[in-house]
Amino acid sequence: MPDIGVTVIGDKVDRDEEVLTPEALDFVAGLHRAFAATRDDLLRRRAERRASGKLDFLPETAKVRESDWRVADAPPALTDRRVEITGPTERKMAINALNSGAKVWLADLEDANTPHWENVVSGQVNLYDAARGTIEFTSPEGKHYALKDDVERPAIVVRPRGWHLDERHLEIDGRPAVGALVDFGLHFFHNASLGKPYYYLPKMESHLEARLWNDVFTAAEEQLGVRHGTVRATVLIETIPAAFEMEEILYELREHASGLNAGRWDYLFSIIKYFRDAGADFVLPDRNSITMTAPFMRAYTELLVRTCHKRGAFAMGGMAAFIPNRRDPEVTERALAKVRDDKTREATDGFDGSWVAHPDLVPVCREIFDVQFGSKSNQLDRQRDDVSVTAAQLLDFKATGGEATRAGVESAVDVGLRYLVSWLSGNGAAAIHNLMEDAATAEISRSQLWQWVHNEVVLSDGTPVTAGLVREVLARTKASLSGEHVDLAAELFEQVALSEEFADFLTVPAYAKIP
Ligand SMILES: CC(=O)SCCNC(=O)CCNC(=O)[C@H](O)C(C)(C)COP(=O)(O)OP(=O)(O)OC[C@H]1O[C@@H](n2cnc3c(N)ncnc32)[C@H](O)[C@@H]1OP(=O)(O)O
Ligand SMILES: O=CC(=O)O
Ligand SMILES: [Mg+2]
Repeated sequence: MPDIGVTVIGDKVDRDEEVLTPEALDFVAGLHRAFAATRDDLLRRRAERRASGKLDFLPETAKVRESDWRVADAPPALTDRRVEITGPTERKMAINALNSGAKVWLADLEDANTPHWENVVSGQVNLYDAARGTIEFTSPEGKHYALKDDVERPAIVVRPRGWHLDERHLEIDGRPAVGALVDFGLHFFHNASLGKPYYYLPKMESHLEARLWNDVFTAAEEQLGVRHGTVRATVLIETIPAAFEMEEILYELREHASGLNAGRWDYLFSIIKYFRDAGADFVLPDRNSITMTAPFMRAYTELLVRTCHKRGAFAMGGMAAFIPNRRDPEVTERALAKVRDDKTREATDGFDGSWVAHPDLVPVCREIFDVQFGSKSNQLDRQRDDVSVTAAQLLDFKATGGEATRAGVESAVDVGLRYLVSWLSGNGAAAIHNLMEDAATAEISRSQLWQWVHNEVVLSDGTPVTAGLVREVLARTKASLSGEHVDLAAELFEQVALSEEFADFLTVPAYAKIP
């Protein structure tokens, strides 16, 4: 292979020669060379903005909010998004997702995926086969999996990693590649010619980050001779700064935009992170006590629907964490009831569809949106002019109610530690106590503890939350677990929950520890 300045550091992965071709690597390198410096600059700006202490709708973009424009019309494959199943790109789950009856499969290279090199590369292999309808798999027990002919095939929408993560197994001109550009670039290079390069964009904090994605899409389309606007992106509004720039984010991406999604778990994490040392008014109670009906969460989702429909974009609902258990009817009943409530609220509020974490939840979500839509495929025409949301409402965390409790501390440690054990073993999505846990939910657990310790929160039973208390619970929890990753997981958990300097993302120090 000629020297193109790209070095693959990672170990050999089965069929890697099919996706890590010289042409594909050269394409990724081109994107990296063109856009990595802007990415670095935008990450620096995140910290500067937080340090400035200002968080409000931007005066300099008032014209964008006030003027008349719409995003491009939806392509046929994305006009009906009433139920979307999310999940990692692991081969068996990919097939199960494609057979689930959902309208969209969010193929997750982000929070449901540990970016082990093996997962990164095999995810691309699986996406390649999935896009061509040739994906098959035989489990170690001998069960054969293939795509069913009698089930409508969902559109595949790929979620690359966020801007903050590097891919150290691929070096470009001697530095680690931008993870998001590796995920997007490899996928686009191999699959764009099939006509449906669709993406979910996570964890953005500003419209300038959306502009960067838009520039990446335009460059990628130009380079491969793909018609401008073929890429379609749905942006997760899941950080508190982005909630103030929904219109601007859609505007930047308008020729490539499909919609916005209310990513509730990262949103909570972002609020805790952003206001972690801002004092008592910003301390959130136990994770389980903050529901989507909390006033600040309602303000956020209502604003999202209003913004989307004003601009002709899809408003996508989020993930209820309750998952069914085929071996436990009671757990399944509870999950179905919780999901039903959640999806009913979203459908009534005007969302155009929503997420489920498990195939057994597809029917309940579909049924609720079927009733809401009648003969239509979405409710884009439903304007929410009745909604008017202020900055103060988005930031009113006091009115939430709920308490910080002993059970909350125990659960944050337990879930965070168990999740890290799973993540380190290569499984980025885990069912823990019948709830779906992924990187975003684990981030809530550890940042919540950090916030409580640093704001000297006193629990409902009168116990002050101290680093000592968290360490004591951690030691006890660790002793109750076994397996090869427990020690490392506990070390990482202590670091991201307690260290003086707050780690922006737990996956950054954790990534340094994996193959
Ligand atoms: C906050 C956010 O970012 S949300 C988005 C990111 N998170 C996710 O995508 C989580 C997706 N969900 C999952 O990964 C899984 O549902 C879990 C880990 C929560 C639970 O998985 P399991 O413990 O395997 O569930 P369970 O044993 O009930 O699975 C039954 C079957 O459904 C399949 N299945 C479960 N969830 C999914 C899914 N999301 N996609 C495809 N197939 C699935 C399993 O592979 C299994 O198949 P099999 O019978 O052929 O072996
Ligand atoms: O990505 C989704 C979220 O809730 O976070
Ligand atoms: Mg998220």
